[in-house]
Amino acid sequence: MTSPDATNVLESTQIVIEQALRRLGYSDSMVELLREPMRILTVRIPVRMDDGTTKVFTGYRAQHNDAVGPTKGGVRFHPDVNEIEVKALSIWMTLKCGIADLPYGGGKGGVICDPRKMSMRELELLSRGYVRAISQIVGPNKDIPAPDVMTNAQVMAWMLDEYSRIREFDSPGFITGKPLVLGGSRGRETATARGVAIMISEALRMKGIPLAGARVVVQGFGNAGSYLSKFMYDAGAVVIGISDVHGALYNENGLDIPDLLDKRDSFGGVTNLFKQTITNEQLLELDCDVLVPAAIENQITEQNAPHIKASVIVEAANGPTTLEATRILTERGILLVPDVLASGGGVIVSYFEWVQNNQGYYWSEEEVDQKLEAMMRKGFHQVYEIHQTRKIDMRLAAYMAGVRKTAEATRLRGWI
Ligand SMILES: NC(=O)C1=CN([C@@H]2O[C@H](COP(=O)(O)OP(=O)(O)OC[C@H]3O[C@@H](n4cnc5c(N)ncnc54)[C@H](O)[C@@H]3O)[C@@H](O)[C@H]2O)C=CC1
Ligand SMILES: O=C(O)CCC(=O)C(=O)O
Repeated sequence: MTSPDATNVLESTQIVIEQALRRLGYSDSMVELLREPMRILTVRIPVRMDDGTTKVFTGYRAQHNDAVGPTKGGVRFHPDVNEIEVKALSIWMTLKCGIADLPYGGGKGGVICDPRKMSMRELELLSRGYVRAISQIVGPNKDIPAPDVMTNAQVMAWMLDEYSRIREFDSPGFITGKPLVLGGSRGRETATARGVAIMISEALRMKGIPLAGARVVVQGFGNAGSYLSKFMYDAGAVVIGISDVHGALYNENGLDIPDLLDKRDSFGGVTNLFKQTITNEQLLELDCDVLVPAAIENQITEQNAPHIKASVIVEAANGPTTLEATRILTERGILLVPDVLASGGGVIVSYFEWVQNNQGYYWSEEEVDQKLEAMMRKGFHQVYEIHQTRKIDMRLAAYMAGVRKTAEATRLRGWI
């Protein structure tokens, strides 16, 4: 089945959620409840800009379902943020937490803004204003924010400080992805990429392709894409293409990833420094073994899916592939590791951060990485087995694995 608007990420998610719940034997009312977040707050945030004017920003916080526990998920600062996207992102967080068996439901936030055009002072005021606006519905045992597109540890630090002022107590478990000195976890900054790297190794194993020497293409060179490129480079894979919002770089013999990491700006931009570039569209169709979309939604569609040459696609980004493209890729025998499985490393280490904050005892990076690896591999095999035994695509298999915990908690609480 295809959605009326293939690029509407909420409608696409609702289609697969319904398919997953039906296969698990849940009722119409469970489908009706879980197809939308239980709560979404829209906020208006006035910020005194550097030029003396006041600009009013719009933001959102969506909480999908809290039957399992507090809701959890990142905050995105981006010009294209909208209510539909935030709702879908909160549902995906439920699925990620479900696959990893975390004691959370899904949440997500976003503010319509362009941090690339704002000063540090303006960004700080916006981050603080957003927390003031959502403070009634968030908290260490209610809903726990984290970084996402164009937000980082510094933004988390401002948000934590604002929350501590409002609540008059220091509560590091209010937010994750913080700087280490404010109670952050070792390994959180690289966690999403590390998780994706583990998924690549599992997927390549299924395809019988060695990681060393595998040709990898990564779309997006921000938190997820840049660290992933480095992990691939260090593992002996050949990263032949990378990209950012400005364009893409390609070298069939492999790009100098450490050099690109040195040159990239704080928003994951680097290709603007080079003359010889290709487009993002060309990048996605390069001849390679592994393709990793690590930027934004709706990049792989029914238009380009027939031309993709990768054997394995591992979705670091949320929602990079439409449903119709998923069908085409699956029919073509390409192994697709879907976002709600592949990008779970971030929220898994966020959970570790929250646990460490609650117990006041902090783990070594090796401990974090080992625990992350075990959980990611377990998630992969759980989803892969459902995919094989039920003969369904990897996305539907991941949704079945991911939604079960929330549906069961909802039923046992007697809500449905
Ligand atoms: N940061 C995290 O912990 C997690 C991130 N994700 C997902 O990974 C994706 C990337 O997130 P981050 O790396 O954190 O963001 P980021 O803001 O650090 O980097 C985004 C990258 O994508 C590029 N980009 C933006 N628009 C583009 C376009 N139209 N075409 C090509 N490239 C474009 C940017 O130039 C930048 O290199 C998002 O979908 C995000 O939701 C998923 C799980 C956790
Ligand atoms: O670390 C977290 O809590 C959430 C990360 C996130 O927003 C995501 O996985 O999309």
